[in-house]
Amino acid sequence: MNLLPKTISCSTTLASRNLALYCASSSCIDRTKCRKFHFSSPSRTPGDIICPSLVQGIDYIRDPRLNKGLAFTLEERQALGIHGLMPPKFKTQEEQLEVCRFSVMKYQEDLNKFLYLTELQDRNERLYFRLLNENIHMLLPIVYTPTVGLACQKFGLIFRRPRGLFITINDKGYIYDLLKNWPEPNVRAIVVTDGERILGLGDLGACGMGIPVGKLSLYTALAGIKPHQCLPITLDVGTNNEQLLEDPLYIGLRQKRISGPLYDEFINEFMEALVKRYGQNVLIQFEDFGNHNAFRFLAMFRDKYCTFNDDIQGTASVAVGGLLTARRLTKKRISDSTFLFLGAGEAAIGIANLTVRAMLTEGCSLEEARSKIWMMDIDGLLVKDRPEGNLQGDKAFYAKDHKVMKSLLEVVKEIQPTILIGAAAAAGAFNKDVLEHVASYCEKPIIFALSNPTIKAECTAEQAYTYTQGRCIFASGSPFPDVTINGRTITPGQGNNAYIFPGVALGVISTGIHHITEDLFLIASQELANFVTEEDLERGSIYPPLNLIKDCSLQIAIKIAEYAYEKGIASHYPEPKDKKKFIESQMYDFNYDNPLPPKYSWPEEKEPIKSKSIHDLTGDHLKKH
Ligand SMILES: O=C([O-])CC(=O)C(=O)O
Ligand SMILES: [Mg+2]
Repeated sequence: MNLLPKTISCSTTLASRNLALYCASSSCIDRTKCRKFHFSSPSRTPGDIICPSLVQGIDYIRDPRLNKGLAFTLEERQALGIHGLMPPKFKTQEEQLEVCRFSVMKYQEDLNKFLYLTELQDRNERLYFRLLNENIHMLLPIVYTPTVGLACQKFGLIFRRPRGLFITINDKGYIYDLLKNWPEPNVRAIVVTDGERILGLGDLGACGMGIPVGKLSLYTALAGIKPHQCLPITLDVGTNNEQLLEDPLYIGLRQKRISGPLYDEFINEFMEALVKRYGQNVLIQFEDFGNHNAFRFLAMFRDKYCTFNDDIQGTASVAVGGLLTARRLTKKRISDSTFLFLGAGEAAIGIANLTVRAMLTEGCSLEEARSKIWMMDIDGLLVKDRPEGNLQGDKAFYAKDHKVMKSLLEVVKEIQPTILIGAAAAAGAFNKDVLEHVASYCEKPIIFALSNPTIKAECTAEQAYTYTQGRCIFASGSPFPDVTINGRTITPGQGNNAYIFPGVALGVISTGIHHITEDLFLIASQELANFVTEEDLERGSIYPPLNLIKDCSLQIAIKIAEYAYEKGIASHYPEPKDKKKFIESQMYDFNYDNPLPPKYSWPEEKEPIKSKSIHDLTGDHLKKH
């Protein structure tokens, strides 16, 4: 049976029936005019649309941004010239989603689920993002921690299609040229890593690309930032991971890491090139850099570019959000607590600094606030005259006048912390003895095991609840299943920066904030805490359910926008009256687009003006010319 109506034989024939007349004629290569046409729809921004005249029919199937799979209607298939290029079945996006959910679930191994989703992203972008957006609870552990960690470790083996930009130290001097190879001109947000400290897994070199890709998937799925506005970047300056250097499957530069002035010149050129290519307001999120560089680059760039470090500031914000909420359970102020951090790196220092700010708002002095915070690193307790020295940067704020101590249990016995925060990738460090001891003097200890992925957590949820007789307030960076203890089922919260960075990015991008101040992260903590209901607390969680992250992101963005206009740090003017509407109008639509241009029609003339008859012309009008 020939389903093709006689009048339509190919896309150009259909195009000639409507407004695409201009756009879709094969000779039209004027993108500006085509854009103008598409902008007649108010929700469109440049880059949302691909001009139909520039796309061959088959590209609607091959290009993941355009592909709708079996959801192309008969009219669309005929008009686009793809009729017959797919089975004669028509599906709604909802039916497709059901198949996707079924397909993901049928895989036993998480890495296979990850590969299925990667392949879906490469095939049908809108379906992928809608699937994520509507199934966060099920899929976050796959596209994000813990599975993304495994995917990075196996990156060389599972690598199929590239995603994101790989810039190596050999490209120094040419970074701007290389950026021009990225096909999207309207990039608004970049997540960049140099792979030196991927989660708690250490130096994974160029295999760290899984992290920027995963983080930016959450930008879209959790905060509606449009995929074409997002650019994942890995800076490959070598790796010090011997195993990778010897691995025949390694896909990065086979050399030791560059450091020192050469690295700094490279990173400075990189930042300048980004701004030259995408403008001053492009948001640059630093992710999983080594400790030393993470702090250095944040200090170097925070007042010069639109940038933040997620491991320092995003993690701090989610942890402080949890602490604000925990006050409702402990009935104590944050400043009534004694903190012990295991780890004194990005997460620990970031959390400590933001906690101090939160304590200041409770009326504490700076000195008093810092005195409540104790820290241990690889050399033991941070004390003022430690033999190793090693108190660089903000670590010094938390070093105490105290004797040197090396053992966590001994420190716990000595200072009796009521809040234990693990951020040292020291799996199992919060052991039975430590947890039982904390529970012996504290009714409701707060235990955060924040290291990622799951295998690096300082303790499991089950261990935390078991050894504190179910009394502790627990959160972890990676997910743990429910725990039943004394007949009560507890759902542990996931204190992961995924609650924070998508919303902060949305607020920053939509209002054009140029520099990201610390206040924005405290606002995000507060908004996150406001989201937690009594039911959440009864379930044992100090965070809202994962499927509410998207609502939380929008709320964070709205509050950031309000703050930005109040403080005069927004650059998008005039100030929108309704901030929510304004932000929502910029967000991604997870539903399929109609690829066909709208039907072209002339406005009806209300009172047609009668023209003269041709016979009334005298010929005088010709003389004028
Ligand atoms: O990616 C995550 O799950 C959280 C994070 O930033 C890290 O652990 O480095
Ligand atoms: Mg990180």
